[in-house]
Amino acid sequence: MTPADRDQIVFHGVTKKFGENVVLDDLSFGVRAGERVTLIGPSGSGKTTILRMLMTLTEPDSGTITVDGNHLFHEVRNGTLVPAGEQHLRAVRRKITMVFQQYNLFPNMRVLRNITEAPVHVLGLSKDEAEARARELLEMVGLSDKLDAYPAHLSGGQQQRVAIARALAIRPEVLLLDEVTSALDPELAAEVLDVLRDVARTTEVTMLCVTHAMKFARDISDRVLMFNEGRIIESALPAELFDSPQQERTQRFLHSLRDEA
Ligand SMILES: Nc1ncnc2c1ncn2[C@@H]1O[C@H](COP(=O)(O)OP(=O)(O)OP(=O)(O)O)[C@@H](O)[C@H]1O
Repeated sequence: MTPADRDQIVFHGVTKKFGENVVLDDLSFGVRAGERVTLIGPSGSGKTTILRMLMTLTEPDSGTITVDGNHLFHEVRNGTLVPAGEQHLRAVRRKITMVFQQYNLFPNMRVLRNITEAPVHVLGLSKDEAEARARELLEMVGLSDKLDAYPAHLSGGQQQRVAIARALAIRPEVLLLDEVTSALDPELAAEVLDVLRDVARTTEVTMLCVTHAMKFARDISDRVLMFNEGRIIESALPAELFDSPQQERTQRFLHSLRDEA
């Protein structure tokens, strides 16, 4: 799983403990620009922690994480790692965005404004430019008729589609998706996954996706990484990993998902 020089995202020797709980264990891997990578594995195996580190929401205890060669964390005195300075991170923050399980829309803003906030404040677009972009994105996620609605008046699936439009509004190079359909019933989840299939088909954004939606993972992924206890125990093309997993732990995990379904 050694990262290559050309990789856009590189984790090198990353370890993270919460108390005695080793969440990431000397983890190294890389993701190429434009690659779609799905992270699977049992609950607590460290998948969300990886995405949170890319957003500098969680610090590693040791190791390095780079995006296009920029270090996300640096060491302070006693060896502790903290997020690199804001100035240094600004370029990275414009490239990476995350969609969470719980949508996290601004409840007091209408849909259109939810989407235009970041382009205006992060990218410095004019209000008109940001609105034009937001309307395009709302069309892409099938919600052109909801631009004046408040989030509370939308279904969970519609809110999640707004969250995806909002994430894409900054024209990210990297899109992180953290169990974005886990809170939705199957029909609404399917609508959200269809939107993400479109995103995968029509853009070149790098996607790191934590999901239990295996058919979706099979459709969009270039590679699937199976995590267990903070390590990658198997990395393969989706057809290989799902149809003939090599590790007994992967087989057991995939069986448990089929039993759930
Ligand atoms: N802030 C925190 N404080 C203490 N423990 C934490 C914290 N954040 C995460 N953990 C623990 O770290 C472990 C890994 O969590 P993580 O969310 O990365 O796993 P995951 O593979 O994404 O699992 P899930 O599928 O349940 O989301 C879990 O045992 C979790 O309880």
